[in-house]
Amino acid sequence: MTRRLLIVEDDPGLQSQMRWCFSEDLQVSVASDRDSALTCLRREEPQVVTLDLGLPPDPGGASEGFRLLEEIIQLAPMTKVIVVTGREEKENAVKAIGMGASDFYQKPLDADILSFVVNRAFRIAELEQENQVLSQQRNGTNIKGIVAASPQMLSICRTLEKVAPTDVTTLITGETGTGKELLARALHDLSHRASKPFAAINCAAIPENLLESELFGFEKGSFTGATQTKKGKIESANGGTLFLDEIGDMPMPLQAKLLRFLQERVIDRVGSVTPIPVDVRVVCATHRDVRNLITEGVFREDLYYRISEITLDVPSLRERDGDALVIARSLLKSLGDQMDRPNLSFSEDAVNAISNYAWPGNVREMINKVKRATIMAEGKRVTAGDLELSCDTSGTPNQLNLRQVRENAEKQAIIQALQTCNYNMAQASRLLGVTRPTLYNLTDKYRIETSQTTSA
Ligand SMILES: Nc1ncnc2c1ncn2[C@@H]1O[C@H](COP(=O)(O)OP(=O)(O)OP(=O)(O)O)[C@@H](O)[C@H]1O
Repeated sequence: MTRRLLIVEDDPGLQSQMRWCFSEDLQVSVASDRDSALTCLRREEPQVVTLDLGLPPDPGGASEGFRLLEEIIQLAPMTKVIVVTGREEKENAVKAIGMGASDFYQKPLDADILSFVVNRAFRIAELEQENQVLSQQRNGTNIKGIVAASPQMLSICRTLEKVAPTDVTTLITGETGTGKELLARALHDLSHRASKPFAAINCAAIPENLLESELFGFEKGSFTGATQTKKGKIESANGGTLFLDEIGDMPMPLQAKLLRFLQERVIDRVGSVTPIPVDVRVVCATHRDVRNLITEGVFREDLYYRISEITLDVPSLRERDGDALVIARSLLKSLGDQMDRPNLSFSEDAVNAISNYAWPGNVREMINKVKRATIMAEGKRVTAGDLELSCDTSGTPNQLNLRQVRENAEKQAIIQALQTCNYNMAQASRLLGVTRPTLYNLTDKYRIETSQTTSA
């Protein structure tokens, strides 16, 4: 990476001395007032700035320098600012450090010391950048398969680690696709039952008349078609964990039978009156509000208390601070490896779009979108368009330069116009007030899809 230094100094003699000190190793730009310094900052994006506080129109004071320091820190917070002060201005140096300057240097100029201070600032800037990249990739939990960095999800993971070794019946609630089944498996994997079976059944997916025999098994001849005795899910989970997904959809008559099992820990196969003892840990999940179901009279209150000895309420992806991006990056890596498209990364508009989107289908929806983007991306950068997300940047604070603002706004307007016109290029170009060839050029430039594709 090119090391870029901006020298903000109004004295031409000092300017050339400093330029001479650094121009061999660094890409140096020089500004002699606040305005030109901000222009250079936006244009060059230097990692390090040396800032003489005494700038015109207040060369004898420090007001203009402080103003500029504040603006640099607001616009480019990762930039390391070294404040240059006169010998008698210790107070200003201290104030500048308090405002966020990374270091200070006192005149008169000593080339060796100044080089030392500037090189150190570059090193810190580089370390911080590496650290930022690493922390974006970091997974905050060691639970297999679960990617999480948000305090909300990390707290669920900590509870899960405490609950797993116990045998308490656990209810996991949360919107569809939030990872309820994944957490149920983690409860099993982290328990003393890990080497025994994990049997899962989706109570909503099986017709009511078959669910009983699926769960409890049946004896040969107990109904037409029962040509041989068969164990149910509960029995097949013996010694391990039984996962009852969508428990909120379990029909009332079966709820009574399940309650009896939870109380007595024995089952009767369909067509049999001989109770069979079964040792299983029960984990249930639902996306429904069970309390509402109880009020509506379709879920037994006594069963609810049995299954919810501990409840894990899994937050939706939009309620987790920062998880969307961490999970998306992890998915991009694993899906990219699987599909032989390694080293893909998200473009800036994709990062914004991922963070701003509400993810109604949670992680499952994200898997679909990232899978699609992995296939569609041209080159190594995955854009918001590849993910079929619009890049709304209206809330993005402190845009660095006009290029960034203009490109983001342009992309967003084009995606919106295309969606509004159902991907009819002639209509979209009229809506945007440009010719069709111009629209094609722009969609090429920003790699925006020009036809509607369904998610993979
Ligand atoms: N935190 C996470 N990290 C990585 N993958 C996740 C995470 N949460 C969910 N997933 C993945 O998302 C998909 C959906 O998760 P899962 O089936 O556990 O959701 P669910 O809440 O049980 O959904 P439903 O209510 O629709 O059954 C799975 O492929 C799962 O592996």
